[in-house]
Amino acid sequence: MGSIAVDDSLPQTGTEFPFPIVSFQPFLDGTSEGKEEVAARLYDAFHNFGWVYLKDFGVSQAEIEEMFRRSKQFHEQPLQWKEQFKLNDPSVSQGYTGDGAESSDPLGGKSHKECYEHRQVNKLCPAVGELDEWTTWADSFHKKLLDLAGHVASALAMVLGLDVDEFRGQLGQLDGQLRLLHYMPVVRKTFESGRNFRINPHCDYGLFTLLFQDSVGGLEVDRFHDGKFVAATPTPGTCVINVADILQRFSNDGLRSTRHRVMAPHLTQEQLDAIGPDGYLPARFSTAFFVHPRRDFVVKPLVKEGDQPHYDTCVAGCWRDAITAKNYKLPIPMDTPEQVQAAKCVDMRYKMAANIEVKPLVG
Ligand SMILES: O=C(O)CCC(=O)C(=O)O
Ligand SMILES: [Fe+2]
Repeated sequence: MGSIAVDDSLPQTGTEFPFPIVSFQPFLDGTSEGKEEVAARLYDAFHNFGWVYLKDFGVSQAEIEEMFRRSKQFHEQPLQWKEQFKLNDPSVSQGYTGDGAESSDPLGGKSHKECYEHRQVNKLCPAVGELDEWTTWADSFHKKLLDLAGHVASALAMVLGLDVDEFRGQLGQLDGQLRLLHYMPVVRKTFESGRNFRINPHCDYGLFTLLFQDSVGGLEVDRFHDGKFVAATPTPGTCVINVADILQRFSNDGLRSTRHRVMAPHLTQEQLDAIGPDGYLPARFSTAFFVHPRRDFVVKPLVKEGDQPHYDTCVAGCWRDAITAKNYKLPIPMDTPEQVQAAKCVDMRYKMAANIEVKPLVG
């Protein structure tokens, strides 16, 4: 096959791919054999498949269903009510973001989604007692995922061959951002032209992300950052681990950030005919838990002997604020030398992302 422009491939949904499913239970059981076994499976998954599904991770199916019920409950509220919580400060990173308001597409594409993000900060969230104690639930689910994230961080340290205690000490208290996403029903042909997505191709920008999806589908992964997306089929009882930019930078590409997007769900011809070109694709719900290190963690690539650093050093909190501000169209903080340096690194990140978008596909 000759070269084709990446734009032509955008409506195409990838083929299904047999990503490995790793049970996290032996790690949670806490024996050193169990931990080593899980780390070895994760190593194999990341290196041979580029991505991994996790099962038996200590969050029950009932808790996941309750999370989706709560997300639906929030998003069903009138737009005006949700907009009182509009996310407006990158250093807070909590609140509501409406349809199309956030995009990390370097070519200005549109992501058709809305989301509410929760960080256990007493700002821009429903009042205690409102929506059936909604915030109390969000705080406790956030805490549950943060505990899991601590174990996943330790497992990833083992995957990288690092001393777990030293690595966890460097990361400090992890900071989670619970993002409840709603992809509203969209006219089917929306995704067939221009740069329209449910979520544009991107890499997450913390350490790693735990991602839960409902049964609708549409999540796709570009394992090798070459524009060849494969479908990440919803699998009950699992979440996935997306390696994110800080871990890629810190490990000097020892682990690769997961490039992913959400497109139209994969439907049978019969389902497509029933919808018709002007009909609506079904809504989709997913939940991401973005995991960041302490704000003053210095992201300096760990360079192996004989290698060079692949990235400039930056401070994690400044990196996070700069990308959040850029994606949510807020002013990028530039008051300190660390903020200026992070903004430079972020600028480079978007140039690299744009380069992938315009690069012709070969093969
Ligand atoms: O909805 C999904 O499955 C992916 C969400 C995502 O990539 C994100 O919020 O960063
Ligand atoms: Fe993402």
